[in-house]
Amino acid sequence: MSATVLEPAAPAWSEFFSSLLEDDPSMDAEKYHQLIVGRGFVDVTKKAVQNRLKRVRDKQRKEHEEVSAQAAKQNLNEKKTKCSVTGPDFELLGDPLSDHGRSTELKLSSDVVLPTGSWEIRKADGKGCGVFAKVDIAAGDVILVEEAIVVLSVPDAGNFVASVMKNQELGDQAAAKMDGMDVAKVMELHDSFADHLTGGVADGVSCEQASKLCEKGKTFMGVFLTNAIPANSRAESAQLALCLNTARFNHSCAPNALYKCADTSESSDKHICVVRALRGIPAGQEICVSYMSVPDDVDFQGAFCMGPRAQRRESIRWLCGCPCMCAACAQDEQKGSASDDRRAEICLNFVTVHRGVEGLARSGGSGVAAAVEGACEEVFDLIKVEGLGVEGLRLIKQMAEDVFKSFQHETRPSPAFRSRAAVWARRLYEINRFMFGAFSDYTVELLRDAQSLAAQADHKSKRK
Ligand SMILES: C[S@@+](CC[C@H](N)C(=O)[O-])C[C@H]1O[C@@H](n2cnc3c(N)ncnc32)[C@H](O)[C@@H]1O
Repeated sequence: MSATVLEPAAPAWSEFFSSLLEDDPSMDAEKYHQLIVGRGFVDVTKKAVQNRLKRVRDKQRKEHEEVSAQAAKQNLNEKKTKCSVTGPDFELLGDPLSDHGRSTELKLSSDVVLPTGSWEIRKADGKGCGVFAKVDIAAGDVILVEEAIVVLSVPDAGNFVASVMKNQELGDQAAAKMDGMDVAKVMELHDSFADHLTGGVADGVSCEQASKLCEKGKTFMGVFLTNAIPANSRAESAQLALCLNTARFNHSCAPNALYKCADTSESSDKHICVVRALRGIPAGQEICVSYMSVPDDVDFQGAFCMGPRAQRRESIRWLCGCPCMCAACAQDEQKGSASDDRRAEICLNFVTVHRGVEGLARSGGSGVAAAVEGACEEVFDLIKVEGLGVEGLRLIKQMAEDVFKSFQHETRPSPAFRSRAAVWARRLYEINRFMFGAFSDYTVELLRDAQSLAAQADHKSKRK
Protein backbone atom coordinates (compact mmCIF):
# COMPACT_ATOMS: atom_id res chain seq x y z
CA MET A 1 0.00 0.00 0.00
CA SER A 2 2.79 2.36 0.77
CA ALA A 3 3.99 2.20 -2.82
CA THR A 4 0.89 3.89 -4.18
CA VAL A 5 0.72 7.46 -5.27
CA LEU A 6 -2.46 8.93 -3.96
CA GLU A 7 -4.46 10.83 -6.53
CA PRO A 8 -5.49 13.49 -7.03
CA ALA A 9 -2.79 15.80 -5.81
CA ALA A 10 -3.85 17.45 -2.60
CA PRO A 11 -5.30 20.91 -2.89
CA ALA A 12 -3.97 23.69 -0.74
CA TRP A 13 -5.48 23.08 2.65
CA SER A 14 -7.26 26.41 2.76
CA GLU A 15 -9.16 25.72 -0.46
CA PHE A 16 -10.05 22.26 0.61
CA PHE A 17 -11.07 23.42 4.02
CA SER A 18 -13.29 26.11 2.56
CA SER A 19 -14.94 23.65 0.23
CA LEU A 20 -15.79 21.44 3.17
CA LEU A 21 -17.35 24.29 5.05
CA GLU A 22 -19.11 25.79 2.13
CA ASP A 23 -22.40 24.01 2.47
CA ASP A 24 -22.79 24.32 6.16
CA PRO A 25 -23.30 27.92 7.19
CA SER A 26 -23.50 26.96 10.84
CA MET A 27 -19.86 25.88 10.79
CA ASP A 28 -17.02 28.29 11.07
CA ALA A 29 -13.33 27.61 10.70
CA GLU A 30 -12.71 27.73 14.42
CA LYS A 31 -15.41 25.20 15.22
CA TYR A 32 -14.21 22.92 12.51
CA HIS A 33 -10.66 23.17 13.66
CA GLN A 34 -11.62 22.23 17.20
CA LEU A 35 -13.39 19.15 15.94
CA ILE A 36 -10.41 18.06 13.94
CA VAL A 37 -8.00 18.70 16.73
CA GLY A 38 -10.05 16.29 18.84
CA ARG A 39 -8.22 13.73 16.65
CA GLY A 40 -9.95 11.78 14.08
CA PHE A 41 -13.50 11.59 13.22
CA VAL A 42 -15.57 14.62 13.09
CA ASP A 43 -19.20 14.77 14.02
CA VAL A 44 -20.18 17.91 12.26
CA THR A 45 -23.40 19.59 13.34
CA LYS A 46 -26.43 17.38 13.51
CA LYS A 47 -28.42 20.05 11.72
CA ALA A 48 -26.22 19.83 8.66
CA VAL A 49 -26.55 16.07 8.56
CA GLN A 50 -30.30 16.25 9.04
CA ASN A 51 -30.54 18.75 6.19
CA ARG A 52 -28.44 16.48 4.05
CA LEU A 53 -30.60 13.45 4.78
CA LYS A 54 -33.77 15.43 4.19
CA ARG A 55 -32.49 16.54 0.80
CA VAL A 56 -31.56 12.97 -0.13
CA ARG A 57 -34.95 11.66 0.98
CA ASP A 58 -36.83 14.43 -0.84
CA LYS A 59 -34.86 13.77 -3.98
CA GLN A 60 -35.48 10.03 -3.77
CA ARG A 61 -39.20 10.58 -3.21
CA LYS A 62 -39.41 12.97 -6.14
CA GLU A 63 -37.52 10.58 -8.39
CA HIS A 64 -39.75 7.72 -7.29
CA GLU A 65 -42.89 9.72 -8.02
CA GLU A 66 -41.62 10.75 -11.42
CA VAL A 67 -40.63 7.21 -12.33
CA SER A 68 -43.97 5.77 -11.20
CA ALA A 69 -45.88 8.41 -13.15
CA GLN A 70 -43.84 7.79 -16.25
CA ALA A 71 -44.12 4.01 -15.92
CA ALA A 72 -47.87 4.25 -15.53
CA LYS A 73 -48.15 6.50 -18.56
CA GLN A 74 -45.97 4.51 -20.87
CA ASN A 75 -46.67 1.17 -19.34
CA LEU A 76 -43.02 0.74 -18.61
CA ASN A 77 -41.56 -0.81 -15.56
CA GLU A 78 -38.09 0.54 -15.98
CA LYS A 79 -36.88 4.07 -15.68
CA LYS A 80 -35.25 5.28 -18.86
CA THR A 81 -32.33 7.57 -18.50
CA LYS A 82 -31.99 10.43 -20.91
CA CYS A 83 -28.30 11.04 -20.64
CA SER A 84 -25.71 8.35 -20.29
CA VAL A 85 -23.59 10.39 -17.92
CA THR A 86 -26.31 10.88 -15.35
CA GLY A 87 -28.12 8.37 -13.19
CA PRO A 88 -27.75 7.66 -9.50
CA ASP A 89 -24.19 6.37 -9.78
CA PHE A 90 -23.05 9.41 -11.61
CA GLU A 91 -24.69 12.02 -9.50
CA LEU A 92 -21.24 13.48 -9.23
CA LEU A 93 -21.48 15.00 -12.66
CA GLY A 94 -25.03 16.15 -12.30
CA ASP A 95 -27.04 16.46 -15.48
CA PRO A 96 -25.28 19.17 -17.41
CA LEU A 97 -27.12 18.32 -20.59
CA SER A 98 -30.45 19.32 -19.17
CA ASP A 99 -29.75 23.03 -18.91
CA HIS A 100 -26.88 23.52 -21.32
CA GLY A 101 -24.53 24.42 -18.55
CA ARG A 102 -26.28 27.67 -17.86
CA SER A 103 -27.06 27.09 -14.27
CA THR A 104 -24.32 27.78 -11.79
CA GLU A 105 -26.11 25.74 -9.20
CA LEU A 106 -24.00 22.81 -8.15
CA LYS A 107 -25.27 19.32 -8.55
CA LEU A 108 -22.74 17.92 -6.16
CA SER A 109 -23.64 16.64 -2.73
CA SER A 110 -23.43 18.92 0.20
CA ASP A 111 -19.89 18.29 1.45
CA VAL A 112 -21.26 17.47 4.85
CA VAL A 113 -19.01 15.30 6.97
CA LEU A 114 -21.08 12.33 8.01
CA PRO A 115 -21.17 11.39 11.69
CA THR A 116 -18.94 8.50 12.77
CA GLY A 117 -22.02 6.32 13.24
CA SER A 118 -22.52 6.37 9.46
CA TRP A 119 -19.93 3.66 9.01
CA GLU A 120 -18.51 0.76 10.98
CA ILE A 121 -15.39 -1.39 10.95
CA ARG A 122 -16.09 -5.10 10.74
CA LYS A 123 -14.89 -8.32 9.12
CA ALA A 124 -14.68 -8.17 5.33
CA ASP A 125 -14.64 -11.54 3.52
CA GLY A 126 -11.05 -12.67 3.00
CA LYS A 127 -9.60 -9.20 3.54
CA GLY A 128 -9.40 -8.96 7.33
CA CYS A 129 -11.45 -5.98 8.49
CA GLY A 130 -13.03 -3.33 6.33
CA VAL A 131 -15.25 -0.26 6.59
CA PHE A 132 -18.96 -0.59 5.84
CA ALA A 133 -21.68 2.01 5.32
CA LYS A 134 -24.36 1.99 8.00
CA VAL A 135 -26.54 4.57 6.24
CA ASP A 136 -27.07 5.43 2.60
CA ILE A 137 -24.23 7.72 1.61
CA ALA A 138 -24.53 10.13 -1.31
CA ALA A 139 -21.84 10.78 -3.92
CA GLY A 140 -19.55 13.55 -2.74
CA ASP A 141 -20.29 13.10 0.97
CA VAL A 142 -17.28 13.35 3.22
CA ILE A 143 -17.25 10.04 5.04
CA LEU A 144 -14.50 10.85 7.48
CA VAL A 145 -11.90 13.45 8.35
CA GLU A 146 -9.05 12.20 10.46
CA GLU A 147 -5.74 13.47 11.73
CA ALA A 148 -2.72 11.25 11.18
CA ILE A 149 -1.39 9.67 14.35
CA VAL A 150 2.14 9.38 12.96
CA VAL A 151 3.90 10.74 9.87
CA LEU A 152 7.25 9.37 8.77
CA SER A 153 9.68 9.60 5.93
CA VAL A 154 10.69 6.00 5.22
CA PRO A 155 13.56 5.22 2.82
CA ASP A 156 12.76 2.72 0.07
CA ALA A 157 9.11 2.44 1.09
CA GLY A 158 8.17 1.08 -2.35
CA ASN A 159 9.90 -2.22 -1.64
CA PHE A 160 7.78 -3.40 1.26
CA VAL A 161 9.70 -6.36 2.70
CA ALA A 162 13.15 -4.84 2.30
CA SER A 163 11.97 -1.54 3.72
CA VAL A 164 10.33 -3.10 6.78
CA MET A 165 13.56 -4.99 7.48
CA LYS A 166 15.85 -2.04 6.88
CA ASN A 167 13.81 0.48 8.85
CA GLN A 168 13.04 -1.43 12.04
CA GLU A 169 15.01 1.04 14.13
CA LEU A 170 13.25 4.03 12.59
CA GLY A 171 9.91 2.43 13.50
CA ASP A 172 10.99 1.73 17.07
CA GLN A 173 12.25 5.30 17.49
CA ALA A 174 8.96 6.71 16.20
CA ALA A 175 7.00 4.47 18.57
CA ALA A 176 9.19 5.54 21.50
CA LYS A 177 8.22 9.18 20.90
CA MET A 178 4.49 8.39 20.91
CA ASP A 179 1.98 8.01 23.70
CA GLY A 180 1.82 4.34 24.82
CA MET A 181 -1.94 4.16 24.22
CA ASP A 182 -1.50 5.45 20.68
CA VAL A 183 1.20 2.85 19.99
CA ALA A 184 -1.16 0.13 21.26
CA LYS A 185 -3.87 1.39 18.86
CA VAL A 186 -1.42 1.33 15.94
CA MET A 187 -0.37 -2.20 16.80
CA GLU A 188 -4.00 -3.37 16.53
CA LEU A 189 -3.81 -2.70 12.78
CA HIS A 190 -2.80 -5.29 10.23
CA ASP A 191 0.88 -6.07 9.48
CA SER A 192 1.17 -7.70 6.05
CA PHE A 193 4.87 -8.65 6.41
CA ALA A 194 4.05 -12.34 6.92
CA ASP A 195 1.59 -12.25 3.97
CA HIS A 196 4.35 -10.91 1.74
CA LEU A 197 6.66 -13.75 2.69
CA THR A 198 3.98 -16.41 2.13
CA GLY A 199 2.96 -14.70 -1.09
CA GLY A 200 6.58 -14.82 -2.27
CA VAL A 201 6.84 -11.03 -2.67
CA ALA A 202 10.26 -10.45 -1.20
CA ASP A 203 12.80 -9.32 -3.74
CA GLY A 204 16.47 -9.12 -2.83
CA VAL A 205 16.22 -9.87 0.87
CA SER A 206 17.79 -12.62 2.93
CA CYS A 207 15.15 -15.31 3.52
CA GLU A 208 16.74 -16.24 6.81
CA GLN A 209 16.59 -12.70 8.20
CA ALA A 210 13.08 -12.17 6.86
CA SER A 211 11.83 -15.36 8.54
CA LYS A 212 13.46 -14.34 11.82
CA LEU A 213 11.70 -10.99 11.76
CA CYS A 214 8.47 -12.76 10.86
CA GLU A 215 8.75 -14.92 13.97
CA LYS A 216 8.77 -11.75 16.08
CA GLY A 217 5.19 -11.13 14.99
CA LYS A 218 3.95 -7.62 14.23
CA THR A 219 6.47 -4.79 14.17
CA PHE A 220 5.76 -1.05 14.28
CA MET A 221 7.37 -0.53 10.86
CA GLY A 222 5.48 -3.50 9.39
CA VAL A 223 2.16 -2.07 10.58
CA PHE A 224 3.14 1.43 9.49
CA LEU A 225 4.05 0.46 5.94
CA THR A 226 0.99 -1.78 5.59
CA ASN A 227 -1.37 1.05 6.47
CA ALA A 228 0.24 4.42 5.81
CA ILE A 229 -0.71 6.48 2.77
CA PRO A 230 1.20 9.23 0.95
CA ALA A 231 1.09 12.33 3.11
CA ASN A 232 1.30 14.91 0.30
CA SER A 233 3.44 17.05 2.59
CA ARG A 234 5.20 20.21 1.64
CA ALA A 235 8.27 18.62 3.26
CA GLU A 236 11.21 17.95 0.96
CA SER A 237 11.35 14.19 1.35
CA ALA A 238 8.30 12.04 0.61
CA GLN A 239 6.30 11.24 3.73
CA LEU A 240 3.73 8.66 4.66
CA ALA A 241 0.89 9.24 7.11
CA LEU A 242 -0.91 6.72 9.26
CA CYS A 243 -4.51 7.34 10.37
CA LEU A 244 -6.19 4.75 12.58
CA ASN A 245 -9.56 4.58 10.85
CA THR A 246 -8.49 5.42 7.31
CA ALA A 247 -6.14 2.44 7.61
CA ARG A 248 -9.18 0.14 7.66
CA PHE A 249 -10.37 0.90 4.14
CA ASN A 250 -9.70 -2.00 1.79
CA HIS A 251 -8.76 -1.66 -1.85
CA SER A 252 -11.14 -2.10 -4.76
CA CYS A 253 -10.46 -1.89 -8.48
CA ALA A 254 -13.92 -0.27 -8.72
CA PRO A 255 -13.72 1.95 -5.62
CA ASN A 256 -16.70 3.85 -4.29
CA ALA A 257 -14.59 6.26 -2.23
CA LEU A 258 -11.47 8.35 -2.51
CA TYR A 259 -8.99 9.29 0.17
CA LYS A 260 -6.40 11.98 0.24
CA CYS A 261 -4.12 13.30 2.89
CA ALA A 262 -2.35 16.66 3.17
CA ASP A 263 -0.48 18.73 5.70
CA THR A 264 -2.48 21.57 7.17
CA SER A 265 0.06 24.33 6.68
CA GLU A 266 3.65 24.87 5.70
CA SER A 267 4.77 25.24 9.28
CA SER A 268 2.73 22.38 10.70
CA ASP A 269 3.47 18.68 10.64
CA LYS A 270 -0.19 18.00 11.26
CA HIS A 271 -1.73 15.91 8.47
CA ILE A 272 -5.41 15.48 7.81
CA CYS A 273 -6.88 12.69 5.76
CA VAL A 274 -10.29 12.99 4.15
CA VAL A 275 -12.34 10.13 2.74
CA ARG A 276 -15.07 11.07 0.29
CA ALA A 277 -17.75 9.03 -1.51
CA LEU A 278 -17.27 8.83 -5.25
CA ARG A 279 -20.70 7.32 -5.81
CA GLY A 280 -23.85 6.70 -3.85
CA ILE A 281 -23.05 3.93 -1.33
CA PRO A 282 -26.06 2.01 0.00
CA ALA A 283 -26.16 1.04 3.69
CA GLY A 284 -24.40 -2.31 4.22
CA GLN A 285 -21.99 -1.94 1.29
CA GLU A 286 -18.27 -2.00 1.93
CA ILE A 287 -16.57 1.36 1.41
CA CYS A 288 -13.40 0.83 -0.60
CA VAL A 289 -10.71 3.11 -1.99
CA SER A 290 -8.11 2.43 -4.66
CA TYR A 291 -4.53 1.75 -3.59
CA MET A 292 -3.33 1.93 -7.17
CA SER A 293 -1.64 4.81 -8.83
CA VAL A 294 -2.47 6.44 -12.14
CA PRO A 295 0.46 7.79 -14.13
CA ASP A 296 0.25 11.38 -15.20
CA ASP A 297 0.90 10.76 -18.87
CA VAL A 298 -1.86 9.75 -21.22
CA ASP A 299 -0.61 6.26 -21.93
CA PHE A 300 -3.17 4.50 -19.79
CA GLN A 301 -2.28 1.18 -21.37
CA GLY A 302 0.49 0.98 -18.81
CA ALA A 303 -1.61 2.00 -15.80
CA PHE A 304 -2.21 -1.10 -13.79
CA CYS A 305 -5.50 0.12 -12.37
CA MET A 306 -6.87 0.10 -15.92
CA GLY A 307 -5.27 -3.24 -16.76
CA PRO A 308 -6.95 -6.66 -16.94
CA ARG A 309 -7.70 -8.68 -13.80
CA ALA A 310 -4.54 -10.79 -13.94
CA GLN A 311 -2.37 -7.69 -14.02
CA ARG A 312 -4.29 -5.96 -11.24
CA ARG A 313 -4.21 -9.05 -9.04
CA GLU A 314 -0.43 -9.11 -9.43
CA SER A 315 -0.14 -5.43 -8.57
CA ILE A 316 -2.14 -5.89 -5.38
CA ARG A 317 -0.12 -9.00 -4.52
CA TRP A 318 2.95 -6.79 -4.78
CA LEU A 319 1.40 -4.10 -2.56
CA CYS A 320 -0.44 -6.27 -0.01
CA GLY A 321 1.23 -9.68 -0.20
CA CYS A 322 -1.98 -11.35 -1.45
CA PRO A 323 -3.95 -11.24 -4.71
CA CYS A 324 -6.79 -8.74 -5.05
CA MET A 325 -10.09 -9.99 -3.65
CA CYS A 326 -12.20 -6.99 -4.62
CA ALA A 327 -15.61 -7.45 -6.21
CA ALA A 328 -14.32 -6.37 -9.65
CA CYS A 329 -11.56 -9.00 -9.59
CA ALA A 330 -13.72 -11.72 -8.05
CA GLN A 331 -16.32 -11.72 -10.87
CA ASP A 332 -16.89 -14.98 -12.71
CA GLU A 333 -14.89 -15.61 -15.88
CA GLN A 334 -17.53 -14.33 -18.28
CA LYS A 335 -18.19 -11.07 -16.44
CA GLY A 336 -14.52 -10.65 -15.60
CA SER A 337 -13.39 -10.92 -19.18
CA ALA A 338 -16.13 -8.51 -20.33
CA SER A 339 -14.79 -6.11 -17.71
CA ASP A 340 -11.21 -6.56 -19.00
CA ASP A 341 -12.45 -5.71 -22.50
CA ARG A 342 -14.22 -2.59 -21.29
CA ARG A 343 -11.12 -1.33 -19.51
CA ALA A 344 -9.03 -1.94 -22.63
CA GLU A 345 -11.59 -0.04 -24.68
CA ILE A 346 -11.59 2.85 -22.24
CA CYS A 347 -7.81 3.15 -22.59
CA LEU A 348 -7.98 2.97 -26.34
CA ASN A 349 -10.76 5.56 -26.68
CA PHE A 350 -9.03 7.79 -24.20
CA VAL A 351 -5.82 7.82 -26.21
CA THR A 352 -7.80 8.28 -29.44
CA VAL A 353 -9.59 11.34 -28.06
CA HIS A 354 -6.37 12.82 -26.78
CA ARG A 355 -4.57 12.32 -30.08
CA GLY A 356 -7.60 13.62 -31.98
CA VAL A 357 -7.48 16.87 -30.07
CA GLU A 358 -3.74 17.17 -30.55
CA GLY A 359 -4.25 16.73 -34.30
CA LEU A 360 -7.04 19.27 -34.28
CA ALA A 361 -4.81 21.79 -32.55
CA ARG A 362 -2.17 21.32 -35.22
CA SER A 363 -4.45 21.46 -38.24
CA GLY A 364 -6.92 24.01 -36.89
CA GLY A 365 -9.57 21.81 -38.52
CA SER A 366 -13.21 22.15 -37.79
CA GLY A 367 -15.98 19.60 -37.23
CA VAL A 368 -13.79 17.18 -35.32
CA ALA A 369 -15.14 18.36 -32.00
CA ALA A 370 -18.42 16.52 -32.40
CA ALA A 371 -16.63 13.25 -33.20
CA VAL A 372 -14.32 13.67 -30.24
CA GLU A 373 -17.31 14.39 -28.06
CA GLY A 374 -19.00 11.20 -29.25
CA ALA A 375 -15.96 9.06 -28.38
CA CYS A 376 -15.80 10.72 -25.01
CA GLU A 377 -19.46 9.98 -24.24
CA GLU A 378 -18.75 6.33 -25.01
CA VAL A 379 -15.90 6.29 -22.52
CA PHE A 380 -18.13 7.89 -19.90
CA ASP A 381 -20.62 5.06 -20.38
CA LEU A 382 -17.92 2.44 -20.01
CA ILE A 383 -16.48 4.13 -16.94
CA LYS A 384 -19.90 4.12 -15.38
CA VAL A 385 -20.48 0.44 -16.11
CA GLU A 386 -17.03 -0.39 -14.74
CA GLY A 387 -17.65 1.67 -11.61
CA LEU A 388 -14.26 3.31 -11.87
CA GLY A 389 -13.41 5.73 -9.12
CA VAL A 390 -10.43 8.05 -9.05
CA GLU A 391 -9.13 6.57 -12.25
CA GLY A 392 -12.46 7.24 -13.88
CA LEU A 393 -12.59 10.73 -12.52
CA ARG A 394 -9.11 11.57 -13.71
CA LEU A 395 -9.85 10.15 -17.13
CA ILE A 396 -13.07 12.09 -17.33
CA LYS A 397 -11.27 15.25 -16.30
CA GLN A 398 -8.60 14.81 -18.95
CA MET A 399 -11.16 13.93 -21.61
CA ALA A 400 -13.45 16.80 -20.68
CA GLU A 401 -10.45 19.09 -20.96
CA ASP A 402 -9.66 17.61 -24.38
CA VAL A 403 -13.20 17.97 -25.63
CA PHE A 404 -13.48 21.51 -24.28
CA LYS A 405 -10.24 22.36 -26.07
CA SER A 406 -11.57 20.88 -29.28
CA PHE A 407 -14.60 23.17 -29.05
CA GLN A 408 -12.33 26.13 -28.62
CA HIS A 409 -10.53 25.21 -31.86
CA GLU A 410 -13.74 25.44 -33.88
CA THR A 411 -13.32 28.30 -36.36
CA ARG A 412 -16.96 29.32 -36.87
CA PRO A 413 -18.91 28.12 -33.89
CA SER A 414 -22.71 28.21 -34.07
CA PRO A 415 -24.79 29.09 -30.99
CA ALA A 416 -25.66 25.41 -30.57
CA PHE A 417 -22.00 24.65 -30.72
CA ARG A 418 -21.24 27.24 -28.06
CA SER A 419 -23.91 25.70 -25.86
CA ARG A 420 -22.16 22.36 -26.09
CA ALA A 421 -18.86 23.99 -25.23
CA ALA A 422 -20.54 25.53 -22.20
CA VAL A 423 -21.76 22.08 -21.17
CA TRP A 424 -18.22 20.79 -21.24
CA ALA A 425 -16.86 23.77 -19.35
CA ARG A 426 -19.47 23.15 -16.72
CA ARG A 427 -18.62 19.45 -16.52
CA LEU A 428 -15.00 20.34 -16.12
CA TYR A 429 -15.92 22.83 -13.45
CA GLU A 430 -17.84 20.21 -11.48
CA ILE A 431 -15.07 17.64 -11.75
CA ASN A 432 -12.46 20.16 -10.66
CA ARG A 433 -14.57 21.33 -7.80
CA PHE A 434 -14.84 17.76 -6.59
CA MET A 435 -11.15 17.07 -6.99
CA PHE A 436 -9.53 20.33 -6.00
CA GLY A 437 -12.13 22.39 -4.15
CA ALA A 438 -14.38 25.23 -5.17
CA PHE A 439 -11.82 27.95 -4.77
CA SER A 440 -8.86 26.69 -6.75
CA ASP A 441 -7.95 29.20 -9.46
CA TYR A 442 -8.68 26.73 -12.21
CA THR A 443 -12.09 25.83 -10.81
CA VAL A 444 -13.08 29.49 -10.62
CA GLU A 445 -11.76 30.09 -14.14
CA LEU A 446 -13.84 27.20 -15.47
CA LEU A 447 -16.97 28.50 -13.87
CA ARG A 448 -16.38 31.84 -15.60
CA ASP A 449 -15.79 30.07 -18.94
CA ALA A 450 -18.98 28.07 -18.59
CA GLN A 451 -21.01 31.15 -17.75
CA SER A 452 -19.58 33.29 -20.51
CA LEU A 453 -19.98 30.58 -23.16
CA ALA A 454 -23.57 29.98 -22.13
CA ALA A 455 -24.25 33.73 -22.21
CA GLN A 456 -22.70 34.05 -25.70
CA ALA A 457 -24.73 31.11 -26.99
CA ASP A 458 -27.88 32.59 -25.53
CA HIS A 459 -27.22 36.02 -26.97
CA LYS A 460 -26.48 34.72 -30.47
CA SER A 461 -29.52 32.45 -30.58
CA LYS A 462 -31.79 35.36 -29.52
CA ARG A 463 -30.37 37.59 -32.28
CA LYS A 464 -31.19 35.02 -34.97
C1 LIG B 1 -4.68 -0.83 4.88
S1 LIG B 1 -5.05 -2.42 5.31
C2 LIG B 1 -6.79 -2.45 5.12
C3 LIG B 1 -7.50 -2.94 6.36
C4 LIG B 1 -7.23 -4.37 6.72
N1 LIG B 1 -8.06 -5.25 5.91
C5 LIG B 1 -7.46 -4.63 8.18
O1 LIG B 1 -7.95 -5.70 8.52
O2 LIG B 1 -7.12 -3.78 9.00
C6 LIG B 1 -4.40 -3.27 3.92
C7 LIG B 1 -4.51 -4.75 4.02
O3 LIG B 1 -5.85 -5.17 3.83
C8 LIG B 1 -5.92 -6.32 2.99
N2 LIG B 1 -6.60 -5.93 1.74
C9 LIG B 1 -7.03 -4.70 1.42
N3 LIG B 1 -7.64 -4.70 0.23
C10 LIG B 1 -7.56 -5.93 -0.25
C11 LIG B 1 -8.01 -6.54 -1.46
N4 LIG B 1 -8.66 -5.89 -2.41
N5 LIG B 1 -7.76 -7.86 -1.61
C12 LIG B 1 -7.12 -8.56 -0.66
N6 LIG B 1 -6.68 -8.04 0.50
C13 LIG B 1 -6.91 -6.73 0.72
C14 LIG B 1 -4.50 -6.74 2.73
O4 LIG B 1 -4.15 -7.66 3.73
C15 LIG B 1 -3.74 -5.44 2.94
O5 LIG B 1 -2.40 -5.67 3.31
